[in-house]
Amino acid sequence: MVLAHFGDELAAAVGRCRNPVVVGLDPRWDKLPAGFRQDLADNYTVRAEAYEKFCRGVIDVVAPLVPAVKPQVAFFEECGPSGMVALANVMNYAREKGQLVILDGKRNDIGSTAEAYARGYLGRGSVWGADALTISPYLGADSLEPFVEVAKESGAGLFVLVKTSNPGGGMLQDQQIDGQPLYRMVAQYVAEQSNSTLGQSGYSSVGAVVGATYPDQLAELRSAMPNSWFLVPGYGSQGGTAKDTAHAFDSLGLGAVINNSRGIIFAHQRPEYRDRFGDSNWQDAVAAATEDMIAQLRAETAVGKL
Ligand SMILES: O=C(O)c1cc(=O)[nH]c(=O)n1[C@@H]1O[C@H](COP(=O)(O)O)[C@@H](O)[C@H]1O
Repeated sequence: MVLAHFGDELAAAVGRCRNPVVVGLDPRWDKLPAGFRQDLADNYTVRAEAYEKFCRGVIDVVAPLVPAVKPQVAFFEECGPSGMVALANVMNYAREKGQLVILDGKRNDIGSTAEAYARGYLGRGSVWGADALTISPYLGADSLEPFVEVAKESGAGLFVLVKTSNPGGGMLQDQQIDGQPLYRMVAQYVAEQSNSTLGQSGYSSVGAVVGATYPDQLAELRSAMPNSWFLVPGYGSQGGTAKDTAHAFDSLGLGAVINNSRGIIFAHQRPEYRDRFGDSNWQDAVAAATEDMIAQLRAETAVGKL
């Protein structure tokens, strides 16, 4: 399948699933259910194989429930070459199961190098085949343009880091320049690019990352980028709640997808699920945590209107 337009595909997938949950695939060795871990923690080929098996198991559970998964490249990259093979296999598996794949690589570089990243990652016709990719704006417009061009050609999507969820992000992002914070300048760039990639859903293929840990900025940025999809991380483990995400959505419950990584994939270790499921029923814990997150978003936000 070739993506026609990421913004429209995401709108269709969110509408079909009636929820905007993105399950983050962030495998960590020390958190895997006991059955996946052997004595060979220092063997990165063994780790990579375990990560692939575990992520396939997560996808089996969440594919019927949610529109997208977001593999975090770092955890696979940490395992070296076999980790990258595992990542490719996980991405293929998710697509086979009908999921949109948002690859979290936070890439960028000077324009000519950025183009290589863009051609490598973006679109189902590319070698990695990501439906969308997270990118950093801090090398400036000439570094972002190749991504936008390849996204247009391939039908893929982008999520530009605008206001990140981490506590230290403000050091740069909140700096005042000409009377406005730097993140507003990035938002303005995203809004402009959105206008040139608008789909029939009213949403574009150039989106923004805005953390659930900054609800006031979510509201402010929703108005600043009315046609851009938001990828909202920071839910759960980083303290963001369903209520905190409410302003990320439009009145119909579209416009934002909410990521949860550890809180879902390692739900078997969370106090509220540990006793009910434990390590051996970890997939049931993944299902319960996903369903609970969907219910919370439907109760506290416009997602209930989907
Ligand atoms: O681009 C991201 O996804 C991202 C941006 C951001 O501002 N904050 C953030 O946490 N993330 C990613 O989202 C995921 C959050 O993981 P959890 O805190 O376990 O849900 C990690 O993969 C982070 O790398």
